[in-house]
Amino acid sequence: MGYYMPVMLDLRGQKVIVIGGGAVAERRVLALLDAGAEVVVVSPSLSGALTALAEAGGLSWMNRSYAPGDLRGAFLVYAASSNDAVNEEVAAEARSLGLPVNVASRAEAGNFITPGVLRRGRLTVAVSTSGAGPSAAARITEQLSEVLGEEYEPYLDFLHQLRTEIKRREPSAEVRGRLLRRLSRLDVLNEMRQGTFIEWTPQDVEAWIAGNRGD
Ligand SMILES: C[C@@]1(CC(=O)O)c2cc3[nH]c(cc4nc(cc5[nH]c(cc(n2)[C@H]1CCC(=O)O)[C@@](C)(CC(=O)O)[C@@H]5CCC(=O)O)C(CC(=O)O)=C4CCC(=O)O)c(CCC(=O)O)c3CC(=O)O
Ligand SMILES: NC(=O)C1=CN([C@@H]2O[C@H](COP(=O)(O)OP(=O)(O)OC[C@H]3O[C@@H](n4cnc5c(N)ncnc54)[C@H](O)[C@@H]3O)[C@@H](O)[C@H]2O)C=CC1
Repeated sequence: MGYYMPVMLDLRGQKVIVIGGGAVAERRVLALLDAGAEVVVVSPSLSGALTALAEAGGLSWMNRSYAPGDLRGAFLVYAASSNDAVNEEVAAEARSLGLPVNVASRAEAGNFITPGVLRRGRLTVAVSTSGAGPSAAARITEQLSEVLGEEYEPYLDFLHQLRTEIKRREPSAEVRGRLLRRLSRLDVLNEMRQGTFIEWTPQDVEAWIAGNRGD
């Protein structure tokens, strides 16, 4: 039954249309803005947080009900109104335009669903039950947040920094591969968790690369 394909989308600068302006739309919009999307909300009413965002210019608000044609130019579509028939119409228009669409009232009417999300800097964990139990997805996400602590954020920044440096300096694919494998075995995550990690200087990075190039 696990037929959904997980993907990580780069939405920076992409137009995303959200139909509806209630509690569910608000969750979608906040996540979309975090992802750098250009958000357009079509709805005759907006939640408090969405009203504040519209006033501050953080999103475009079309203050009316959905009408056919609203989806033109979108990269992604969310049908999150409280009117199930309208959500189905939105899904039909999206499909006719070949656009991916999420339907809050009936997952099967759309072709992607929204997972529970946990972020630790560069780490993103998405949890889906394939629509079987949204509350269970929320609970599992919560449990994972206890296991995957705040230390993952600096840890991944550290890995990113070293990996970038290794790729910049090492012309040999074989040596790069060896260094990157050794990098993943360092005990840095534990040190960060225990607060004993000492920031590497550029000299430390250089010395580690020099000392680990050989087999
Ligand atoms: C298909 C999907 C929609 C999509 O893709 O948009 C979907 C669909 C539906 N949810 C419904 C109800 C609830 N959803 C939640 C909560 C969340 N729902 C989320 C995702 C998804 N929900 C997608 C599948 C995810 C997966 O694969 O598991 C989370 C994880 C992410 C998010 O929404 O941000 C978020 C947790 C946020 C957090 O972390 O807090 C709660 C609990 C609560 O609000 O506390 C309830 C009430 C209790 C209950 O009913 O279980 C209903 C019935 C509506 C009705 O008829 O009234 C439908 C419709 C249907 O079942 O088709
Ligand atoms: N995916 C999920 O996690 C969940 C999904 N749902 C589903 O999502 C739907 C929306 O839930 P909430 O946001 O809590 O409802 P809500 O009542 O807070 O908001 C509904 C919004 O839809 C707008 N709307 C109504 N008719 C419209 C139209 N013709 N065109 C454009 N906008 C229109 C309203 O103005 C309002 O802003 C629910 O009806 C339910 O089917 C509900 C709970 C969780």
